[in-house]
Amino acid sequence: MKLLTAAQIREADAFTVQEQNISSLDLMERAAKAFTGWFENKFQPSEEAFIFCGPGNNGGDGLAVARLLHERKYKVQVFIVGDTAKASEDFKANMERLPDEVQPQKIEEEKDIPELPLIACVIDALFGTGLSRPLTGLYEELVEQLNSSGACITSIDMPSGLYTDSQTPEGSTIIQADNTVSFQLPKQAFFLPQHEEYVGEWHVVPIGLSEQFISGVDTDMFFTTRRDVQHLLKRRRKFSHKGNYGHALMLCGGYGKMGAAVLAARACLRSGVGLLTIQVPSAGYTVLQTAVPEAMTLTDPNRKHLSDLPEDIDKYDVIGMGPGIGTAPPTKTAIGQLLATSSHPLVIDADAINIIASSDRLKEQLPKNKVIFTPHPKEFERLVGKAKNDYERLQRLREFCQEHQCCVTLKGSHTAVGTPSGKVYFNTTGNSGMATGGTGDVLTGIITALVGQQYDLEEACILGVYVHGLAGDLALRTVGEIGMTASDLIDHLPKAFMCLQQPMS
Ligand SMILES: NC(=O)C1=CN([C@@H]2O[C@H](COP(=O)(O)OP(=O)(O)OC[C@H]3O[C@@H](n4cnc5c(N)ncnc54)[C@H](O)[C@@H]3O)[C@@H](O)[C@H]2O)[C@@H](O)CC1
Ligand SMILES: Nc1ncnc2c1ncn2[C@@H]1O[C@H](COP(=O)(O)OP(=O)(O)O)[C@@H](O)[C@H]1O
Ligand SMILES: [K+]
Repeated sequence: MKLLTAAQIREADAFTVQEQNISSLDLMERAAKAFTGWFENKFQPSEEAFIFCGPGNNGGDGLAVARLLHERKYKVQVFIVGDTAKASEDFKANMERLPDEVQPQKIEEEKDIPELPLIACVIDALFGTGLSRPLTGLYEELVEQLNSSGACITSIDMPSGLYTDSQTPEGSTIIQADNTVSFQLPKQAFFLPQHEEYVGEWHVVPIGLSEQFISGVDTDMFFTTRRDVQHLLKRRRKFSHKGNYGHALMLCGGYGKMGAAVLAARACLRSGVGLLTIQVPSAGYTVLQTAVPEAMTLTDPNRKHLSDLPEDIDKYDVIGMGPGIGTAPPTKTAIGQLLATSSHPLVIDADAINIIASSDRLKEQLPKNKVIFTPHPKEFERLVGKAKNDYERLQRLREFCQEHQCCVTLKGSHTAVGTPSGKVYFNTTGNSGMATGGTGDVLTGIITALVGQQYDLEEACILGVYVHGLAGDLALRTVGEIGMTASDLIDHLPKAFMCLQQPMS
């Protein structure tokens, strides 16, 4: 699904109003109803809602929500900040529509900011996607007071003060929402770790924006939903055999880190690969043969670390490498040799990334349109350098992918998949139970298996990252966040693939 910029959202509004022959006030009413529906599911009418409205359409939404909640027997108090004479037309129309019982109070100076009860329910309707500069003056003061009040804050569309699709200037005051309820589509800002404390949990409510506009609009930012990945899944043919699903080679493991090889290998096998050969340092032979009997095990001449490549390397369809391998000089040489000679698609993780990151020569040798990197943020930083903020990091992601014509899965809560054409796909599955050692090795195994099955690199990343997170979400139901391990993800991979095979209702 596409992520739109604030400017594109404005265009979508205008297009929708034309196409559906409705007024912008009708669209605001839809938005307010959609928000109110979400709110009713979350909060009881016994909770008094304190609604803070700015002078634009976000404030207009706040006023409409106040009316709708009042009709549904919620107690509401409305506060208006800003010059209402200059307010948007739809704001003014919603002021007119307020019932007598809901009379807004104006906040014109600091002393007008209300003292909130200890556990207050606040609706933030100060600014949405129209925010064009940092909050100052009374807005800033109000937001600071709301943030320190301990209130449970729900933001309409955007946390006020946060820019929708670009870096908010450093030091700006921004609402720290517990929940953000956004219209039609999530906003780019929601996917960046630096915004966690502002956005809180985000939710999307549909408001019937024009499908035609959204499908035609040009963007290079996407978020991945089940609908997007489900059609990617390849069917297994009745008369197929193991030779049809790829032979993967994995170069993983080191002394004390054979577990990484086991996890990657198991995940690879649980992701549909036809055959798996894994090469480990010789100390790992018994471990691998015992823990992963389905895989064929080759041993490196070195006992403790990777130092050599298999002889008949050409026969494999994909090579996955990195988990647990370390950065010993012979390992660096072997990786260099592989890059120089191999024509395989390569899935490069962990220390294999670190080895390449440390050498400009190796970076130059990267074959085009053959490589997937799966770094966590630290490994990514080693590869491309330090970024000042998450937007700069995303920019580096695109540039790196374009320069090297490769795919990168920049891992995190919303893993960002960068593609050779400079597109970015944010993942929407997964949970913080997955923040534990070895879950990245599992992802390497999954993506390696998918590339082995002839998914193209971009599809393998998008699908692999999605199914990895889905396995985590399924594991969450049985083991919870705290007790979750990487092995739990592997155990839930079959179910995750099965979920994707079921038609959506
Ligand atoms: N399709 C949608 O997403 C819909 C959006 N609607 C609402 O409309 C909002 C966007 O409304 P607007 O474009 O009117 O924008 P906002 O309500 O976000 O605010 C813009 C107004 O505030 C001013 N302003 C911007 N930054 C300021 C600052 N730092 N200090 C003081 N004033 C500032 C602007 O000059 C403008 O007058 C959305 O976020 C959403 O809540 C709905 O009403 C209808 C449908
Ligand atoms: N808070 C989180 N929410 C969702 N997914 C997460 C979270 N934390 C980590 N993950 C996922 O877990 C994996 C961790 O990978 P990585 O850091 O490489 O671990 P390791 O090297 O120990 O295997 C990544 O796929 C990442 O997206
Ligand atoms: K808001």
